[in-house]
Amino acid sequence: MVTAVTAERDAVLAGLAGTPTPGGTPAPPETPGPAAGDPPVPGAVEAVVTGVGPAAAAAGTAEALTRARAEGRPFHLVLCAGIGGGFVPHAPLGSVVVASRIVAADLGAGTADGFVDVAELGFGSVAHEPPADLAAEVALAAGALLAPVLTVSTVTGTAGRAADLAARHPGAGAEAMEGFGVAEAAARAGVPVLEVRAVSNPVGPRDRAAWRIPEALRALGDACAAAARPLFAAARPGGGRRAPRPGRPAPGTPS
Ligand SMILES: O=C(O)c1cccc(C(=O)CC[C@H]2O[C@@H](n3cnc4c(=O)[nH]cnc43)[C@H](O)[C@@H]2O)c1
Repeated sequence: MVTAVTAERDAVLAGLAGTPTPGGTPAPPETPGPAAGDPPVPGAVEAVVTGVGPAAAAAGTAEALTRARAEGRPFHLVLCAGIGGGFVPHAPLGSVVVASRIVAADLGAGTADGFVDVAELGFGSVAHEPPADLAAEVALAAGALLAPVLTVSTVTGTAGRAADLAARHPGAGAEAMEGFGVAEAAARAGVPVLEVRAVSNPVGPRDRAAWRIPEALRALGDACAAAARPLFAAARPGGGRRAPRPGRPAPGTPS
């Protein structure tokens, strides 16, 4: 699990452990945490705090993945999580967005005709695709919007740039600064990636005083508590191909 700062890490770990996010809502007992047979919490999770921005996020994620593999305990899922800016009106303050795509939104060149991304320039790709079924399952469990999350190196601070991003990425839910870096590292290691963002501020004119960070951190923790089960199942070896839980027959099993 990768975050930019320690406050985000603590919120996610509290949620995954099924404990109340500091100042937040205790998760109801039937929803959080792993089921019998799932790995323990939080020992099954390595939390990596990388610092802000895609480069730091890529370096920190790559280092953790490489070390884990060298030590014979490879990871099976990378979760990039934190707060982010929400695109109005899809993602209001305090809501949560699960990435359907993780898009490098300002990796490219400015031209007389506007921004051209590196894929259009012929240099690789500007998007990573989380496993669609898993992203949808996590979004459903968390009560989150499933939508593209943009990665930017510069926080949007004007209405003009917000409108430009929204026009170039219809349906975008959120922007943040680490997802694409984390996803690049995960892709090179062959490990699936998810991104979850809780909205602390609208994408638009800069008003740092209006950021609602504590509320977003609570929403992030609550979302991770609600989605802990599919997240832990996917993080097991063979992730996503889940064994039926005791007492719950596999689909299609005669009763
Ligand atoms: O000051 C604090 O207590 C605090 C606690 C948690 C996180 C922070 C951050 O400032 C983290 C920076 C982080 O936030 C993401 N972010 C949030 N809003 C936006 C946005 O509108 N556009 C881009 N990124 C955003 C980003 O991923 C940064 O890493 C402070």
